[in-house]
Amino acid sequence: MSTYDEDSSVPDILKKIITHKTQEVYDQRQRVSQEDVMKAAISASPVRPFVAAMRDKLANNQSAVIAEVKKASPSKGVIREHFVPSEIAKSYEQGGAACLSVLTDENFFQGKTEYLIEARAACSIPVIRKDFIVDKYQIYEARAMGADCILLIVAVLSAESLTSFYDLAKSLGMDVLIEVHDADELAIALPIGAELIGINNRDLRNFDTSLNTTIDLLEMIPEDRIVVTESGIHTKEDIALMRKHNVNSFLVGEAFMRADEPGTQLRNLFF
Ligand SMILES: O=C(O)c1ccccc1NCC(=O)[C@H](O)[C@H](O)COP(=O)(O)O
Repeated sequence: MSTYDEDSSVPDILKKIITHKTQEVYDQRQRVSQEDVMKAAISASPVRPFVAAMRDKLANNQSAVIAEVKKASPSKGVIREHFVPSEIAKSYEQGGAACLSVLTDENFFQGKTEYLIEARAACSIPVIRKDFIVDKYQIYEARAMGADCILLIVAVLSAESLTSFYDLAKSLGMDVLIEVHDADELAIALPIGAELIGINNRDLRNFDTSLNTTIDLLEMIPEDRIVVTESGIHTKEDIALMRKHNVNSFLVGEAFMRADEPGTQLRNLFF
């Protein structure tokens, strides 16, 4: 058993996901060498600037919404039966999304690499690869599939890995959303220097969401960072509460995915 398995501060669902992901990456490395993935990353389509798209919205006094393309999740099971990533991406862009988030994890979220490729091809806004990154290989893979940004989760990475993964993503031209759940994780995330700090409102021990998670951490975050509140945003009241605390960047999945027309729901809630 590794130190990580014994670490009781890491929720069981994350341990399960990371154990599975580590094996997946090992298997994938046998199929496609890192050298070939690096070559594909270097010849991928040009990066769409993710942070700049967020800043543009904020500069116009609008919410910067990262709209999630997500079929299912561990907490909610299947969220959307009629799941056509290209249609969803177009709808989100028309609804005013700054950026997209596309789940590529297959085992726990029913995502796919192809979903990111299809969604990105159907719109002109930047896309984050939403997955559980445990290995540099996945960062090259992200760029190779067209991702403009990656997610790094502090709860599952050492400070050393976070820094080197962040540097690698930036060297490939991508932006990075660093995700935290509490003050200890935030203290690790801030020195890395990422412009985007995601605060996940979902407690992964019981899947409850509380927007106080975001509110409680705000005073620790310098003003030059963009705080993205993630998970559990469902109503205009939720959005108003965040805005009252000067948080105007959001990552939203379920509230859009359950609507017939996700982009219309985005526009109705945010604009
Ligand atoms: O959502 C889950 O069940 C989950 C479980 C384990 C790790 C991560 C998980 N969620 C990922 C996310 O960050 C959400 O998809 C994202 O913040 C959007 O949340 P929501 O608007 O509540 O769908």
